[in-house]
Amino acid sequence: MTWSWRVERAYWAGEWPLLWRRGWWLLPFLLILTFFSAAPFVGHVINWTVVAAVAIIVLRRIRAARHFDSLLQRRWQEQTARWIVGSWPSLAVQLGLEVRDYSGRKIVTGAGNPSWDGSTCFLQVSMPPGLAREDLVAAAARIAQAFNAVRVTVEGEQISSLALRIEYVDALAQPFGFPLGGTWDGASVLMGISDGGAEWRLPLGPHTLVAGSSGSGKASLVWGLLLGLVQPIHSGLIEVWGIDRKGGMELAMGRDLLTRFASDAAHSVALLEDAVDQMQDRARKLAGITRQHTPTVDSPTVIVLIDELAALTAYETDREMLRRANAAIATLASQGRAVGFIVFACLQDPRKETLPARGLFTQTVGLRLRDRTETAMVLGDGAVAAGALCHEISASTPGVAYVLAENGTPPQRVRAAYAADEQIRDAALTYFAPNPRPVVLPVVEDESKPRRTRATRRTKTTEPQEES
Ligand SMILES: Nc1ncnc2c1ncn2[C@@H]1O[C@H](COP(=O)(O)OP(=O)(O)OP(=O)(O)O)[C@@H](O)[C@H]1O
Repeated sequence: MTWSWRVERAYWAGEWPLLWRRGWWLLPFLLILTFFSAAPFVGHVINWTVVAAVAIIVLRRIRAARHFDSLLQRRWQEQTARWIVGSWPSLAVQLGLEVRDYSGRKIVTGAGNPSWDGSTCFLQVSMPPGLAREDLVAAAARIAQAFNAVRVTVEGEQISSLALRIEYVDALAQPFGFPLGGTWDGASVLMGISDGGAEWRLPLGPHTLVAGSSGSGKASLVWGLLLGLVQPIHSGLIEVWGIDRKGGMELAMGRDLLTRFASDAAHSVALLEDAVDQMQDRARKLAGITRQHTPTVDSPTVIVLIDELAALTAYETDREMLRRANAAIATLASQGRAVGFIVFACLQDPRKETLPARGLFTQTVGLRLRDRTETAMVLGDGAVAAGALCHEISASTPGVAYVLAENGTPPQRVRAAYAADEQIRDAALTYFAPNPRPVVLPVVEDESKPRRTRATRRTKTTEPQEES
């Protein structure tokens, strides 16, 4: 930290009360000595005491200069903790975090000693019987305002072990990127950082639904997934089949990372139905051998990546196409996981009408959404009650989201890394998919000929129309 008067003032503002607490007894001591100043040596004792006190003050200031940052932070933590603990009882009463016992006596929610992790304070709270975790969650925003914090969340599930997490600095406020080609652990993808500043890894396996309003950062989730998987994509252990119903605009930049690609409705549905066929084919082959597919180059994990899912499942004007898309997505999402077919889909409008198979997506990422109702549609009422407030995410922090894992753990607040265009182009150039294949449209059925089954229609192709 560079020196400034502001820093100096902050130092002395913390130093004087500390010196006073430790050295107040010196004043009466010196005062008493002055009564005996006529006695031999007493004058010397007074002088040397004053000199020693000044020397201590100066030496402490010199020593503090070596670790000014941590010293000032520690002082700030101590002052803030005292303030939090001191103002908690009246705040708890004002927020109604109290109950009355049978004799009419008030029992107020108590607070323990705060502990710190950087600029985040953890305050243990003990709630009296009759109050619930939800009461604390409901009061979190007002507690944050009362304590001048950027956010307050409730940690812990059991009423007996709840703590308030009071954040004074938002670890997710600043955008960041990741270097390309990080290590792939075979089970999850490094997507960004979580609230506490730790890595956020998205498990690969559950079908994932990403929902967010326009401009909320869905693209950073799409590219986070692709860039996090560049190694297995390039080695052929993972294939990504991309559908971009925004006319191919989004995925075009990293197209070479995709094994298959479709942008119009007909090719998108053909790609989905092909995925269903291959999934069922693989399921037949694995039946009786294993219950969980292990990816190999000959039998890779297939990720069906869909940007703007609603264009396929709701906005498509061809009703037959709509029906086929919904059927294929529901089949993939209900049967694909064990045989290595995973759906990762993004959409803006999370209503049930836009995605009938919403319940089959077991891992959900809620970016900024329009209102509480939308948040509840994406993450569920329980997650909203637990503090996942997608509708309160600021428009100035695209990529910030709440993730609901399939194992039922409380929603996690995260921010996705930002992938620059240059990085996406580099990735596509260096880590291209080794075995790209076009999407071939099934031949249009001639009504004059006898009808064939759907399976035959898909496999028999004459003069195929490709989208490669
Ligand atoms: N993780 C991120 N960190 C920082 N900035 C981001 C992040 N993600 C997106 N942005 C910024 O926000 C803008 C909008 O993001 P993005 O295009 O991903 O939104 P979107 O949800 O895909 O919107 P739409 O649905 O309208 O395409 C981007 O231009 C980018 O500058």
